[in-house]
Amino acid sequence: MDKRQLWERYQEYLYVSDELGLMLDISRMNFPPDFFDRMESGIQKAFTDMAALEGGAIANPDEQRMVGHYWLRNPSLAPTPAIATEIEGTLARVQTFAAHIHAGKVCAPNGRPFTRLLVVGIGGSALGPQFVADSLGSAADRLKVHFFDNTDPDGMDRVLAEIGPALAETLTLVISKSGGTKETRNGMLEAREAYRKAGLDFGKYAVAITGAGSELDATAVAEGWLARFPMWDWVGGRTSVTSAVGLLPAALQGLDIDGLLAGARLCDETTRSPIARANPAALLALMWHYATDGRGTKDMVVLPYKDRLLLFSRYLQQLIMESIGKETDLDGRVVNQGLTVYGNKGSTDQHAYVQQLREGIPNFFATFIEVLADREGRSLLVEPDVTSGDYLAGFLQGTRTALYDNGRESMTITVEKLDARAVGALIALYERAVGLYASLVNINAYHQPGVEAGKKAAGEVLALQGNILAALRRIAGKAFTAEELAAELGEEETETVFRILLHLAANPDHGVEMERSESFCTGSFAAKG
Ligand SMILES: O=P(O)(O)OC[C@H]1O[C@](O)(CO)[C@@H](O)[C@@H]1O
Repeated sequence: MDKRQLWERYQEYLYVSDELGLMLDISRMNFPPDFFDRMESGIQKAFTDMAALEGGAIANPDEQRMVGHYWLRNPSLAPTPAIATEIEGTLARVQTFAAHIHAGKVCAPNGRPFTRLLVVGIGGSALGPQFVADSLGSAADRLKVHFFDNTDPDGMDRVLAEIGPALAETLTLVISKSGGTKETRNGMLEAREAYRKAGLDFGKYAVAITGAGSELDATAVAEGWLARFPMWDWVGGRTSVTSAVGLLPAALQGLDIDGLLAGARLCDETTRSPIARANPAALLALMWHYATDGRGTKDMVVLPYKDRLLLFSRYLQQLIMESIGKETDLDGRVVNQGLTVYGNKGSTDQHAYVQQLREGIPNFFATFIEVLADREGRSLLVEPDVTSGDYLAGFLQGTRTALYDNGRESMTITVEKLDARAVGALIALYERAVGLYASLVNINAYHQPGVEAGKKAAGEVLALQGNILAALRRIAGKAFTAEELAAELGEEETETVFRILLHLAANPDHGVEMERSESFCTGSFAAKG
């Protein structure tokens, strides 16, 4: 296509919403002229499925659950008055609690106002809050936010070291829908221990967001935590950012949660349009289908040209890959669906992997995300009539063109400025695109059966570790190779035994030592006497 034709194609396919302050350009995706006609019945079915979902249908059949994240921004859509009341009541409590913390009405036991927030969670109970915190945070934040989002001891030590003596004015928010996720439980226990060591009573600093009656809920009740906020079974972890999961940390940080909800609500309204060409979520879903043959044959590279959107690709990775990556479809057929997402930020990536994107294996399509307003106020001229932001915008256009000229397709989402409304709109846009795409490819986007396999296997590894330690201690001082120990335990998984032993010997916690032999794998292990 020559430049003139590209300009015409750009004008023909540019989606613009003044209300949302958002544009979507799909002109650099090479779908054929009859593409929308061919996909019309599929996307109409997806709209029908989405309307049923929003109306309270059991849209997650495996878990027999409703899928209600859209009600969170518009409770009047909730299928029962009780649900609407729960949503409204929780939002009011989030706002009041944050106001009390900011005003010092709820303060640290030393009488000082809370100045920091430690959020403990993982997956959907961390990624949304992290994305919102990083995209909207500033030096003016009411509380400085930290995260434990893993069970990595060193990672937690680093965060605690950063907090330092300010732990005495740190509110800790433990988020887990199920209330039984081990990484989060461990984070909570590590945080509790840090408070104990500092002579502080954890319960007076702790808040839980979890399902009623969960293990975490029971702990919070038993220990008299400061407050508890609900998570409902009709909100999925990866779509929970507009529930208390995302709103409470954001409100505590001092961010504009009304703006976030308003942006999401407006985007929901816009993306309910049954006209695909006028619906940016449908356009995204259709482009994903076009680019990947509806089978995930190409990766989605998300390239936001804005530092504040750095965590967006990480957030989208869970939202999209946990939703779309499924072994079977809704009819039980093995389909091994998926849509791989990765990305970082431009123009930084220009100096990292854009080389491969432009010249290497053409197994991806790109989504550029552009923010028109560079910063608050005016910018320095780094050259005559050129600002740093002009460079950022120039690099985006340059990379888009360089990719296209070499046969690499891309879409571009443009927002006018990056405020809470825009972040809310981006979240809602992708939530709906995922739902529509799942309908197009006939899968359940709202369960995650695959995650359970890894959790179960990890449980088995820890049980085996217990048996290994018991055996070593029974015969303290005697050294075993992994093979000998496996035979002693009647365990076929010698490799797992060996790897557990290696980890035990590398840490001082369990008193296990390794003696190396000529061949690394026949080294022997003993419990110190
Ligand atoms: O909020 P929870 O129950 O601790 O779960 C955390 C995450 O674990 C998963 O269940 C599986 O990874 C995610 O779907 C979820 O966001």
